Parts: sequence; structure tokens; C-alpha cells
Amino acid sequence: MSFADDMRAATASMWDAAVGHRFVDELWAGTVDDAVMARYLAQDALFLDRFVALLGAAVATADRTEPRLAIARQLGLVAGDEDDYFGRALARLGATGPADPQPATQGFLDLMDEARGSYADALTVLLVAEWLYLDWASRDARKPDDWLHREWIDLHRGPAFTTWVDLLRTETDRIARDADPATRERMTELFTRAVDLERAFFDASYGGS
Ligand SMILES: Cc1ncc(CO)c(N)n1
Repeated sequence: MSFADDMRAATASMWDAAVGHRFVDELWAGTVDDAVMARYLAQDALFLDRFVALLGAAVATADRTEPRLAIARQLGLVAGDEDDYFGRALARLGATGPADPQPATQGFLDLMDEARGSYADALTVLLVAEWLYLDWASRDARKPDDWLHREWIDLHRGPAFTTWVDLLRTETDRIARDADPATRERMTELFTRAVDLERAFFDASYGGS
């Protein structure tokens, strides 16, 4: 197994708890309560801001042109199409102004700030965020009718998004292959923290932390 696969296998129970979360089930069914969706998206708007900074750090620290350009293109999509969804979704849900970060969100902001220091660290956190979302969004099921739910699924699935996650996985494996044991250990620690936070982030949408 590759390094990325090993890290995922090591976190399987928490990974599966996030991918199979009640929020994901309700999103697919189109039954997420508007208050839950509003809480989730308001927190995710805070996440997205720092996620764009993390993508920028990966653009800056990549050691090859090809991945640097691929990451830059994805940064453009997040700052474009995805930001457009947020604007429409939060307006429809009546969200006013930026939210205060809940503990899971703050945990992610801190993790992303830490991970900006090196390509290895940035890649690892990007990989979890995108791979785990690809996983829950790739269910083979009928999509919900309401654009609020359907578009959030569509932003995280399909051939282009799958290619993007493949690149993150390939890059993570390449960097880990050449890295010293301390770096690999640090990558594993960041990966595990990120998976835990993904689960906690979904929980928080229901008023937990
Ligand atoms: C919390 C969270 N994790 C991952 C993604 C997708 O990158 C997102 N939008 N929000």
C-alpha cells in the first residue's frame, strides 16, 4: 500500500464515521434542516478562507511545476465556483455576517496555519480535506433536487475532482518516499488530526462540538 493508503487505513474507523455521518445521509436525502445547513456553511466559510491560504502555501512550496499549476488551478475553482455557491447558499439561508469559529473550526484553522510551513505538511492536510469529501460525495445514489444540497455534493465529485484528489495522493506518496522518518511521522500526525476534525466538524453542525 502507498503511504497515503496506509494513513487512511490507520484512521479507518474515524474516516468512516465522518463519511457516513448523519449530515452526509441527510444531505443526500435532501433533508438537512436549514438551521443545520446554515450553521455548517457559516463555519465552512471560515474554513474556506484558511483553506485558500493553505492552497496558496502549497502553490508556493511545491518543488515541481506540474503540481504547482494543478494546485493553482484548483485554488481558482475554490475562489470562484465554490465561493459563488457560498454566497448564494448563505444568502438564501439568511446568514448575516461572519460566524465565530466553533471548536472544531478553530482546530482546523490552527491545523491549516501549522501546515502552511512546508509542502509535505500542506499536502497532507489538503489530502484529507479533499479525499474525505470526495469519498462521501461519490455515493452511488439519487441526488437531491434542491440546488442547496445537490451543488454541495457536485462540488466534491466527478472526473475533475477525482483527478485533483489523485494528484494530491500521488504527490503525498512522492514526497513521503523521499522524506526522513520524522517528516513522515509528522505527516501521519497531521493526517490523523485532520480526520478527527472532519468528524467533529459535522457533529458541530448539530450543536455538539
Ligand atoms: C470542513 C471541510 N472539510 C473539507 C472540505 C472540502 O475541502 C470543506 N469544504 N470543509
